[in-house]
Amino acid sequence: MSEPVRLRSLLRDWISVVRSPAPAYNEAPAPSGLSIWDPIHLGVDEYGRPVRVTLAYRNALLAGEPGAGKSVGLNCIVGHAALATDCGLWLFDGKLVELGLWRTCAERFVGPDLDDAIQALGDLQTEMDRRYDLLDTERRRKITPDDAAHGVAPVVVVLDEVAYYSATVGTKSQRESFSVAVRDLVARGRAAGIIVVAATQRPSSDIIPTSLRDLFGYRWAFRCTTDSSSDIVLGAGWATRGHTAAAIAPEDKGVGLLLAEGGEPRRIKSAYLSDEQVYALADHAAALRARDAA
Ligand SMILES: Nc1ncnc2c1ncn2[C@@H]1O[C@H](COP(=O)(O)OP(=O)(O)OP(=O)(O)O)[C@@H](O)[C@H]1O
Repeated sequence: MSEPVRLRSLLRDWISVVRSPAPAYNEAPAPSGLSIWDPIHLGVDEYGRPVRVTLAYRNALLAGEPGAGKSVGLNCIVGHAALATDCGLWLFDGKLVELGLWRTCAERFVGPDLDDAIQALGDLQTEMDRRYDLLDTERRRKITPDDAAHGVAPVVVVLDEVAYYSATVGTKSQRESFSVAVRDLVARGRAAGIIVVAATQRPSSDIIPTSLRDLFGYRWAFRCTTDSSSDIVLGAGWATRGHTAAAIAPEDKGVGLLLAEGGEPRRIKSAYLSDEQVYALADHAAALRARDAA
């Protein structure tokens, strides 16, 4: 298209937008503006460039020593997922106070009760199997944004302090049931639209065994105490290649190494949301979700 014609057509489009009456709030709800299929803003890299990742068909692991900035990083993901009304949000928080701020946006919120957590994971497994049956019947491999029209939307499952459920409370057999269910969801959930985001302040091999860690497409290592705990999060060998979260200074809160499938770890600083901002976003997201559900 030649330049004057392109400009004329842009102007025409613009005028038609300006002239069209503004939709009344209750008649034509505007979309929230965010979608779980869109990239999620996590923060900035060392050059100040924005770092964004697409969570659909992926899982994410966040780990680092206490106070390193995991919860702040997690809030970036949960905030996007909450505002994206085209996904379900299931939150697991043994401490209640981390993800509790987002409770009003959650389709399901699980607190410290391990039996509740196991039950909720079981329900997710049932939903996952139902979706695979559906895909099998329709000879398809994975769910897509079009499935929303049939009520099949991605579900973002956030587990904050996964070690609380898998290694701290309950009996050995309960903890085992929890871990087996998490592994199953992380291993099989992606194509069915079940996205697992797990966080832990215990980057050790009993909490993040290699076979589980390798199933996470995104690994975000906040400051760790040793090279080996950094490698447990990112993968063996990264520390010797110069990528270790043990090199992050203790005062560099919110800084972590992000490994995205197939790449090299990048040093990034997460975006920061204060508690007041989280509450404001959570209220807004809850209102959008309630409006969409009505
Ligand atoms: N991106 C950031 N920018 C500025 N400050 C940050 C950032 N991330 C974290 N902090 C600071 O570090 C503190 C600890 O962060 P956060 O609560 O996320 O740590 P954590 O790793 O989740 O700790 P814990 O494992 O004990 O829950 C925050 O209260 C905040 O003051």
